[in-house]
Amino acid sequence: MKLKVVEDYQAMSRAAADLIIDKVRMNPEITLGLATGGTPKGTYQNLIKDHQLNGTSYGSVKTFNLDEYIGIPIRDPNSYRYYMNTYLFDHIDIDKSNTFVPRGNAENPTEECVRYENSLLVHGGVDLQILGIGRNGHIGFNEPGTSFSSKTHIVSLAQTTREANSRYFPRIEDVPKQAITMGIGTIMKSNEILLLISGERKQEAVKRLLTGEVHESFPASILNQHPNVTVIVDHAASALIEPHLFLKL
Ligand SMILES: N[C@@H]1[C@@H](O)[C@H](O)[C@@H](COP(=O)(O)O)O[C@@H]1O
Repeated sequence: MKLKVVEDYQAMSRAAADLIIDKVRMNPEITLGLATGGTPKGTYQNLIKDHQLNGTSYGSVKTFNLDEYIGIPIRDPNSYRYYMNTYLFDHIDIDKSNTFVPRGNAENPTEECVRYENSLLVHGGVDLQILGIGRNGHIGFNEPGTSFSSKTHIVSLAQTTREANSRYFPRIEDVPKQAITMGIGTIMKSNEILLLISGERKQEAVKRLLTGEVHESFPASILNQHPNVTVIVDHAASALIEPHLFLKL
């Protein structure tokens, strides 16, 4: 695991965007795995800025998103499809038919999971996966206890995750109870992973990720066994880590 510690959210977002832009320029047909949540918004803003100023093209890029709520219409501002269109796709030259998000409103969500996993395989898998992390170590919507070998599946969201995400909904009761997420096994198949972590709220998660054991009770811990992971973390999130521990990585 490569660890890059940066000053703050802005610096994390710039460093992440620079890495993604480099990869897209090197391989214009790259398949990106994308995440939602508050963490990658600044990164997406930087990608848009670079596209407008420097013309980096996404014309042949494909994207697969990690997850989507079940039961929320695509046009609902809380759907992850809406998020992706609003914060990235509508502002770059990507062909929307090359952007894939699990269909949370599919008539048969179980079949949708199989279809999504297959579609990812057919397209050759993810080259670079962007990840955020939940305070309980969830990646995508893989909550603690999820099998490390899981494929795309339906999850029941932990109450803590629903509470964390309730800031985007009028009331906590409006936060969906289920979602479709790529599995941990699916995520681990990506050639390369970029994990972004910012803010004081994530301090415990960073500590457990870097110093704890690899165990299904903390899903992100498996990333320690992936051969090509870069973690960009800001000072606020890394405050509980002793500097000498960084050297071990
Ligand atoms: N499904 C998403 C995850 O993909 C995201 O990484 C995480 C952290 O969110 P945030 O970046 O807002 O802290 O929570 C959500 O539940």
